Formats: sequence, structure tokens, C-alpha cells
Amino acid sequence: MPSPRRNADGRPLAASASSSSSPGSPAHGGGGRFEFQSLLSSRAPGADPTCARLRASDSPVHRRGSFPLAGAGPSQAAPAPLPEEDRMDLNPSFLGIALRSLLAIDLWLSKKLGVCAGESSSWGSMRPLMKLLEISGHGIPWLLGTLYCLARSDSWAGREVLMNLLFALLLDLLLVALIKGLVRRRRPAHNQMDMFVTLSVDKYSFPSGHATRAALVSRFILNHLVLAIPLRVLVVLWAFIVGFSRVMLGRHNVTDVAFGFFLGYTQYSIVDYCWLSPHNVPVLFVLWNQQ
Ligand SMILES: CC(C)=CCC/C(C)=C/CC/C(C)=C/COP(=O)(O)O
Repeated sequence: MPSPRRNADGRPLAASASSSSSPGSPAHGGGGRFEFQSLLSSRAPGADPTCARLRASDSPVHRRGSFPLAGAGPSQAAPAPLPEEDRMDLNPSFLGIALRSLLAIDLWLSKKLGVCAGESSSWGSMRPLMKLLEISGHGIPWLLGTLYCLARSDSWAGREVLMNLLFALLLDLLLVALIKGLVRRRRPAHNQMDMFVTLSVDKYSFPSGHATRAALVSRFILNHLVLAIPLRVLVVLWAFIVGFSRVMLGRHNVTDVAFGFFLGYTQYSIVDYCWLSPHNVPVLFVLWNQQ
């Protein structure tokens, strides 16, 4: 009786495992989610995410019988032609390869740059400074600060700007929580989870909430406060340093921060588009006036 075909772990392959549309096929992916999950989602405890997912034995070219030229010496008979779907397996999408390479570079670079991830890290002595930057971009000081200024503001123009800043900060918290909950990318393994007040989704790292807030708030400030050039430069620098410090602290991978900057920048465009004013939401301002 023919023994069932086995995979690299020695487990029998499902009857349709050689098909590109089958679960576990690298081209299509386990349940159709292999490629996406390998880039964005959780990993098995203790397993190295890159290596585990890029095992040569899992690749189509290393699968027994799926690559007619590999290892075929001149003395070997020509193998029977493969079914159409197996041939498609040999062509992993360009996008898949590009994304996997980006993921590998991202993990490697993030680990290299995580020089303040622990007290014993090479730049461990800089950790308190990085944590100070962390607090400067945290949601709580920004929310409390905005509410305080709103309560103290005595001009309509000031209230309008602060009301929109509050709206921007809340929108940011909501969008970041939503994306973190959907993508569920774990924080880097070298991160110490010793962050100041977090929400439950903050166990996930994509995107960096600090980077979104830094980009959003700095764009907001540059557009609504009249500042001298050196201060404008300082605001932009602060945003970049907050983002970079997330990687140095080991809290995030580079792509979490890069996407965070992009998201924060875009969020400002949304806030600007939906700008709250006494003309379009008079109720907000009337209510405030009655207090
Ligand atoms: C109103 C309300 C729900 C306030 C919550 C403020 C809060 C605890 C925000 C969390 C900020 C935070 C720790 C974000 C995580 O930043 P990453 O850069 O590590 O993603």
C-alpha cells in the first residue's frame, strides 16, 4: 500500500496538498492567509517568525515532485508533466516575495536599531531619555493637556482649534486601536512591556500609536499655530525623534513606525476636511458656551 506523502515535519499531507489552491501551499497559503499572516500577524511561541515561515523545505522548489528540473541528472528519465496547478505553485507572486523580503529586512533592521531595548543593551543608559520621549508622545498627556487648555480658553478661535485637536486625538486613538486589533502584529521579541498606561490593543505593534500621534499633532501645530522657524523645525524634529525612539526602545519594528507616520499625516487631512466649526456643528459650540 503506498504510504501517504509527508511534509517536512513528517506529518502526512492532505490529499490535495500538492495543489496551489490547497491549504498550506505557499503560493496560495494555509486557508488562503499564509502570505498575509506571515507578514502581519502572530507567531508561534518560541518560533522565529522569519525563519519559521521561510523554511526552504516549505518552498515549492524543495517539495518533492514539484520541480521537474531540480536534481534531475542526465541519467534520470524525464518526469511526467505536472498538473497545471502545480506549475503555478512554482511561480510565487512577485508581491509575495517582495513583501517577505521587506519583512525580513524590517525584522533585521529593527533588531539592530533596538539599542535601548533593555538596561543591558548597547545604549541602555539612554533608556530613561527614550522613555521621556515616550511620555511626550503618549495619548494621556495630550488628551489631558488639550482638555485643560479648552477649559481655560477664552476665545472662540482658540476653542475651535482645541476642539478639533481633541477630535483629532480621539480619531487617532480609535483608528490605531482598530488597525492594531485587525492586524495583530506582536511587538518585537526584544521589547520589555513596561509602558506607561496602555490599552489592551497596545500589546500589538502595528501601527505605532506614538508615531501616528507625533505626525498628526506636529502637522496640526504647524498648520494652526504661528511659530518662528526654529520652533517649527523643533516640532518636526520632535515627531521624528519620537518615532525613531520607538524602534530604539524595541517597542516597534521600523515598518510600524513608518506606517504610523503615514497614518498620522493622513489623519490630519481627514481632520482638516471635517473641520468642526460653529458653522457646521453649532451644537457643540453652543453647548460649550452654556457651561
Ligand atoms: C480616552 C482614552 C481611551 C484614553 C486612552 C489613552 C491611552 C491609554 C492611550 C494609549 C497610548 C499608547 C500607550 C499607545 C501605544 O503606542 P505605541 O507607539 O506603542 O503603539
